[in-house]
Amino acid sequence: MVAPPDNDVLWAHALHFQHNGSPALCGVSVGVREGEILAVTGPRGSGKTTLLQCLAGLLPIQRGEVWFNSTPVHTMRSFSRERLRRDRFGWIDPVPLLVPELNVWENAALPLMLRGTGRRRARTAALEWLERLDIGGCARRRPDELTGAERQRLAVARALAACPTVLFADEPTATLHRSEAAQVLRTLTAAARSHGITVVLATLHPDVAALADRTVSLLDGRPVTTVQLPPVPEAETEGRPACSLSV
Ligand SMILES: Nc1ncnc2c1ncn2[C@@H]1O[C@H](COP(=O)(O)OP(=O)(O)OP(=O)(O)O)[C@@H](O)[C@H]1O
Repeated sequence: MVAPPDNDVLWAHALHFQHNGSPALCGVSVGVREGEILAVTGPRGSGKTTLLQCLAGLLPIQRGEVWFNSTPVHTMRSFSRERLRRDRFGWIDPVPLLVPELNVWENAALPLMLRGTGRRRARTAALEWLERLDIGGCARRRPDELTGAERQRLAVARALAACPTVLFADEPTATLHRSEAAQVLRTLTAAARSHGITVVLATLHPDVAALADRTVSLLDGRPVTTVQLPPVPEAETEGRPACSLSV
């Protein structure tokens, strides 16, 4: 067993994961520093979601290690992983899973109430975040009365209202129009920075990854280092295609 570095809030070493025998992660090691926004990029099927699910304790670790601060997640039983997720982690899906029987503020307050926060305090926190996400006016509606964009804003408000230590966002704006996506991402990253929330953000898009402090790229379940070659003087580039080198 290798000791995790002190300054990483989340640390994975030599992670391997197979879905029904089909490899999704093949020896991924990654560290996430406290308060950092880390983007995980890569084409479809490269293992982004599987990596986030392993780091968040949603999937049991098959091989390798995941540490949250000094706690080994890879040796935890499912009950302990559930408690860790409830108390310390937040999760945003590409298409939000909402409780249809609860109204908007109740959905946003749910993670806090599951942790034992009183209804009144949870409601105050939920309403505050719904306002910041510009959907305060929808607080008493049911999720099926919202547009897709409003539902995604609600999912972001719900994740932030619980003030998680680490927020996992799996393509959180995949279903939104470009301008809508940009606004939601700005709110998400600004809120994370102002509250010291560590974010692990999976995305296909380089412009989304550009909002992060650092990027890890995956290809076929393996980390890829992209080395940008230094610019070549214009006179020397005629007839030569621009290139980067992946190793
Ligand atoms: N539940 C599952 N059962 C079987 N195979 C799966 C399952 N989930 C993912 N996979 C496979 O594991 C590999 C990695 O998938 P994963 O969803 O982690 O990649 P991704 O980069 O997040 O892709 P996308 O951008 O499409 O969400 C892919 O080959 C995928 O088909």
